[in-house]
Amino acid sequence: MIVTLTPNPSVDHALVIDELERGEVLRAADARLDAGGKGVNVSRALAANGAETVAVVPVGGHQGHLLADLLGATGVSHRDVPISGAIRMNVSVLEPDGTTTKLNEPGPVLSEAETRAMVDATLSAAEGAAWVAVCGSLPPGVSTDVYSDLADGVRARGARFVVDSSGAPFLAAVATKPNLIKPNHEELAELVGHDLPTLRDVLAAARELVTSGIEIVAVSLGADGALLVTEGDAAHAQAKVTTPVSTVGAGDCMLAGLLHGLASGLPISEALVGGVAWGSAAVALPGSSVPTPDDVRRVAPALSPELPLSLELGH
Ligand SMILES: Nc1ncnc2c1ncn2[C@@H]1O[C@H](COP(=O)(O)OP(=O)(O)O)[C@@H](O)[C@H]1O
Ligand SMILES: O=P(O)(O)OC[C@H]1O[C@](O)(COP(=O)(O)O)[C@@H](O)[C@@H]1O
Repeated sequence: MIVTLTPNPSVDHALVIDELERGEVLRAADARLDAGGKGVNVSRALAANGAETVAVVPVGGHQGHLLADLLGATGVSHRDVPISGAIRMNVSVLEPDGTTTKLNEPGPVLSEAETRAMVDATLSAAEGAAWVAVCGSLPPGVSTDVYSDLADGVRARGARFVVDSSGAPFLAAVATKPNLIKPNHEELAELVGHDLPTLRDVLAAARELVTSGIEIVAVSLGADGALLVTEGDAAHAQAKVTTPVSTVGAGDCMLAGLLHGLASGLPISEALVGGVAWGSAAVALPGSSVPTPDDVRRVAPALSPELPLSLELGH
């Protein structure tokens, strides 16, 4: 069982347009709503692939009702923590060449009592779980101290602690030495404080984090696939997507596939290949859609026989 906590969930509103032009009236050719936020997406992807998961979410306002409805429609089991503010709606703008522009709201202010209730709900769901993944930004009012409460509580219940975030909250979370972190290329550069132009640089940065006490560092690298590093191992995998449609949620689906593989006892390189398959399959789908097993079967992920260390990233 994999538990997710999304401290700052959203309803994701994806708009398909021809070309993004500042200051113009742009007519969307298509639009869709999905339950969103990083942990929510991880749980949606797991549920779509038959894996046991529970999503813990603070819920408030009209968008909160909509989120609960959307989650209910996808069959994801969720524990709602009532809050007085309204959760956010995040907009993504999708262009035909696959370019995705994301506009994320800050989210509602959570009181201390609401934050405590969110931690308690997560720790109660963590009883008997294999992994607990805390994913995405923190809403205003939530101190980064929340990560040490969660890390201690999750470990006391015998589960493994996963974090995926960005900026200052991610730095604070990394200080608790999670069992697994999933930065993307930019987030890893933020964590180590310098640019990482090649896979060799990414490997060195991931090794630095492993040496500091994090068991598994999984770095998602967009079209360049993903690199997974542990104390004794490093693996890279990639899958080509001929027509990218939306990258929203791709990182979350990659993390879901990876955790599913690890929870099923796969060796890390095979779990990585699964993660890349789920992430790349998500890129071929609209909005924040998560892939089904059929979608995953359509991509052909490959484990690199040797690490392509000179690969220049993002080209
Ligand atoms: N253009 C793409 N082509 C193929 N796979 C992609 C592409 N963009 C993302 N992916 C897949 O999705 C995963 C997550 O993407 P990434 O953009 O790194 O994450 P995030 O959404 O966290 O920024 C990658 O590891 C890769 O497997
Ligand atoms: O919490 P944050 O960092 O604002 O991100 C939330 C947004 O990220 C998403 O979880 C998508 O994440 P990724 O594209 O990084 O996988 C959206 O569903 C959501 O709107």
